[in-house]
Amino acid sequence: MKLPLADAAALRRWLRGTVRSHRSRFAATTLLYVLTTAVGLAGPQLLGVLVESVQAAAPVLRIDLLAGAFLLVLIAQALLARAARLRAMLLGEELLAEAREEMVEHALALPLGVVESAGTGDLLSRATTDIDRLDHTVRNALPEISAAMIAIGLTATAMLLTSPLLACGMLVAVPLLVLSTRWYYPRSLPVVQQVMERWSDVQAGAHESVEGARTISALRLGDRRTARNEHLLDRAVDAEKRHRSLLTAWLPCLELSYVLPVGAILLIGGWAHSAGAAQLGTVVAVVLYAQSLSAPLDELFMWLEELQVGGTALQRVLGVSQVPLDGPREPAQPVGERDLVMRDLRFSYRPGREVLHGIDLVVPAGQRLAIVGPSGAGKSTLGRLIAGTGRPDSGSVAFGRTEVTAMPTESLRREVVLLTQEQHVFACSLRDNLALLDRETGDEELLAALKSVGLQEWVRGLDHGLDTRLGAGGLAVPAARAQQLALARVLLADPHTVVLDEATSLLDSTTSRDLEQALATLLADRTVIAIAHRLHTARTAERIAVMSRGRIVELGEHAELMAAGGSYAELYRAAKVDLG
Ligand SMILES: Nc1ncnc2c1ncn2[C@@H]1O[C@H](COP(=O)(O)OP(=O)(O)OP(=O)(O)O)[C@@H](O)[C@H]1O
Repeated sequence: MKLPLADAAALRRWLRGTVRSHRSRFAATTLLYVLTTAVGLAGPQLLGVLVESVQAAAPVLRIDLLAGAFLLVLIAQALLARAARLRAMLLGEELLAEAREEMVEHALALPLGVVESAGTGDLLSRATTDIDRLDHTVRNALPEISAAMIAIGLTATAMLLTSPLLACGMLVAVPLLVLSTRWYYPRSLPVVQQVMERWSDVQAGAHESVEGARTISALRLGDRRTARNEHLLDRAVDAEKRHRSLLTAWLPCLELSYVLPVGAILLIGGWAHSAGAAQLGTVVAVVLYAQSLSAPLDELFMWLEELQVGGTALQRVLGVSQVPLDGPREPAQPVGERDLVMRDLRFSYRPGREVLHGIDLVVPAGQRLAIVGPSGAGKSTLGRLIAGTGRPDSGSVAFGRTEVTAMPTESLRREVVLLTQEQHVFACSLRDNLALLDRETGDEELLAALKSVGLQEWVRGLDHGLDTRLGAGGLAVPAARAQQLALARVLLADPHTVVLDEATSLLDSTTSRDLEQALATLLADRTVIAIAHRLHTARTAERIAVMSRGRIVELGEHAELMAAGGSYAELYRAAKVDLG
């Protein structure tokens, strides 16, 4: 599954909402552009009068005054243009920051299942490349297009007011402009979308290769990955070529449509002047207007082209916000009992392929439950549903009477935390890595949490203690240590229920055993769901649920299940044999 693109209606809604919420600033910016162009229009008029005055041998003072006025107009136009551009850029930056924040907020709230199936590369390229493209468009295209459109509108009006007859010369450009543009845009839009999608694939491929570098090297998959990345790159370049060939067919038509009117106006002007229907100054002014139109027209079309790229980038960025989030997330706190209650829980990753087939289970508050079972039985899936990182197809998971899927993220995080095998170490200080959720946590509390997970000695050995920078660019943290840090984070987050899914799997068995014993004490009054791959973890749990093929097939204490001689006893004996 790919992340969606926002459709045209969503794009319009976003634009309308944005303009509405910044109405006065949009109006002020537009006014400045209008003023800039209006002042600029006085230039050709003054020049026309100047030519006529020189022709009529007017006094030198008059000619000097006209030339001075012309200079003043140019200075005023430059100052106004600067102010307009500055305002447009500031407004653009603000809009961009809002779009970026909205996207990041939504991306962080996306259901994990969606991120997994879409691939993090796509999300990453939307958050980086597409935001960059949008940045470029907002920074440049919007101010340039606004300026160009206003300049074209006002120049055309001035031409009509100066001489409607001569202004008719502009019409020769219309058929060429309209026909070539109507040919170009419908063809280029899908190609532009394809170009961006393919570059996103290139980025995703590179990202995967870097992330999985160790696996690739261990399995000697380097050549295959390189071939795949080259294939992705070729596809992107092909799409780029298609786009460029469309552009090279369209651009000459544009260029021609700028020069044709100047020729036509000169022809009409020559005839009109000789017939006494137009003065020389009028012809000069209209020709200058026509010539001055070519720059904004060129800008307009070039930036409209850029706007296509920016528009598609915006569709990709806003598309992230179109993914439905898990559950209604209405404010609702767990009420009364905090027993974990699962009723007829069903779940499938793909339609028609159910992996949990109706789980019914009640875990009393404060109980330690171990879930065991063969690989693929659905243990991790169940853990994720309990933690609210997935939404069941039917049935429910609730704390007391409050559905997990109805809890807002903030309260859900206080209620239940899922700790999996893969733990991320952020590129920041050890202190910030621990106090992710609560920046007010004091050093003593942080050190106590580190001690609880067996990192007392480690932190003592760090040059800068809690201020040591970890992760990329700092101290490398091995995966097993990252698991210990993650456990310390959980202790600090202090949720009511903890789901541990292979949370100590990377530690050696002695450390893992010591840590689990320490955790058992620390989490004594918490509900703990421990998805156990090492059966010694299960043994100490108050209750054990044995899963097989998406169902709970046995439930009870260790001794009880051993006596029953069912699948648990079998797994346990097999594990003992394995361990010798
Ligand atoms: N992201 C996913 N997309 C599609 N199918 C998945 C996904 N994750 C798990 N599955 C499938 O769901 C079923 C249950 O997987 P799950 O990981 O919950 O089992 P498990 O008991 O935790 O296994 P293990 O002990 O190997 O982690 C398996 O058939 C697995 O292939």
